[in-house]
Amino acid sequence: MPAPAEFLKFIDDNASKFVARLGAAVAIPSVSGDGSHRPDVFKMSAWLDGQLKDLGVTTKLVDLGEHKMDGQTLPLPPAILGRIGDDPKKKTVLIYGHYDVQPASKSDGWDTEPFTLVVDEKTGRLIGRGSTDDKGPIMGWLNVLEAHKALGRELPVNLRFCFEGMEESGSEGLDDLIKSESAKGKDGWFDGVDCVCISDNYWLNTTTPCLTYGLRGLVYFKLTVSGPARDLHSGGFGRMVHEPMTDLIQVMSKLVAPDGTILVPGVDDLVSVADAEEREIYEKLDYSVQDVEDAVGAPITISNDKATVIMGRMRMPSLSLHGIEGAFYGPGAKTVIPASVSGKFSIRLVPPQTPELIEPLVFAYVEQEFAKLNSKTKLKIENLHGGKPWVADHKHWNYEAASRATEAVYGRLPDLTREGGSIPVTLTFAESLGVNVLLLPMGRGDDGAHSTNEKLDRANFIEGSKLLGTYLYEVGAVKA
Ligand SMILES: NCC(=O)N[C@@H](Cc1c[nH]cn1)C(=O)O
Ligand SMILES: [Zn+2]
Ligand SMILES: [Zn+2]
Repeated sequence: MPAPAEFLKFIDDNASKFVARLGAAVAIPSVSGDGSHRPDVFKMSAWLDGQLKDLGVTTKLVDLGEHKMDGQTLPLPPAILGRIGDDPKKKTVLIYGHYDVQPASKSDGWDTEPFTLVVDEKTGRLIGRGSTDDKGPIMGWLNVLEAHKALGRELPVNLRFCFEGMEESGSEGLDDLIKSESAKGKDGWFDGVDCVCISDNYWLNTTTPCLTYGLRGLVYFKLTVSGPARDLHSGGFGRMVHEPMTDLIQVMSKLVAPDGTILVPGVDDLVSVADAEEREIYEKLDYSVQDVEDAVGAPITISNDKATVIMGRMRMPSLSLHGIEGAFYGPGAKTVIPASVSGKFSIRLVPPQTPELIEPLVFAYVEQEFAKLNSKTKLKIENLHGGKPWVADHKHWNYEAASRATEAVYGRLPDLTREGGSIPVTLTFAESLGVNVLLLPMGRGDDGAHSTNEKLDRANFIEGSKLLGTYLYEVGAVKA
């Protein structure tokens, strides 16, 4: 069933107001991975809760307890559960999103202040941290609610919401909440949910809308090498003592080869090799090596073969080195031997890999490589967090509804993609609720989520809001 014309018109007519609301959301620096911003994550939860209530949604803030991060005990931001509509004749759709964001600072290389939404009138870009990941899509749902409230129109489905503030830091506490609510059956918040929709990923390229039926899993490690009791002068102690940074870099250099091959024995071996038929799926996608180069801003793809490059993101595991905590990195030439350094790396997982299968392989290999150094420094390895990969049935009516909605809004059928990123809660919803989960992205492949100058194109924000609403009408019309 097509969305009513007055709904689509309302979205167009109120575009500036919607952009301003996105600006208000971006202005709250709700960075979950930095303890000093934890009050901002709480501020964001209160702001979003207020918006939902104003739009007629009944909400409940669930306290998820505390957690330890970087030696601090911190309160976890609440999960916001919401509900609107209780018509037994209608389908019930559960919407998930996250209101926390990745860290950002001008000194990382942003051209503008990351927590001030900048509207670039020339390019139509809405630039700011969280614009595409994931505040823009959450605002998209608010836009749909606002249109229906203002027009005095009933929603075509019952809606349930689950918004969290820890997605970028391992979704602490959320799995337990979903499992306990599901176990309550009829009295649980998610009772009666027919399907789940998550808008928290991106088109492959900049022009072709897509539906996403797979996500990679993740397992994130922290590798600490410590030695002297304090930082040392390299003139005073260089070549007299074992140095933590030297040892850490030796071990980290053994994790992954420049061509992306994971060197931890057994990790790549768990994954099957794509046959000719499967390669063809990737060959046919509307995504080229040039698109990748455009998105990353340089000709640095691992291969010139399109299918190999795309499979690297969609159906292969990858190991990335992220950073070294405790290392000297400022300007100048400080001649220090850091006393303790922690290397951060993570592995993106694909079926049948799971964090439980990968952790022992990594621990054993890292310890073995460290032992080969014959160093008197000390090594500690920790698994910070993880999540399993997820693949859904893309022939389900939930996907068919989204496909029709995409055609109605964008005038073309969507590509079907698997995403390289991770949203661990996706699998928890699929398993605990036993329903189909759809990923319906709003932004483009060059949005720069997690990167500097993150943006969401105004056209994607506005057409994307229409898409979310139209999808609800298509679900509402499903007879199954
Ligand atoms: N938009 C989804 C996303 O960015 N997910 C993160 C999840 C994560 C896990 N640990 C840190 N972040 C991702 O990196 O894929
Ligand atoms: Zn996200
Ligand atoms: Zn993210």
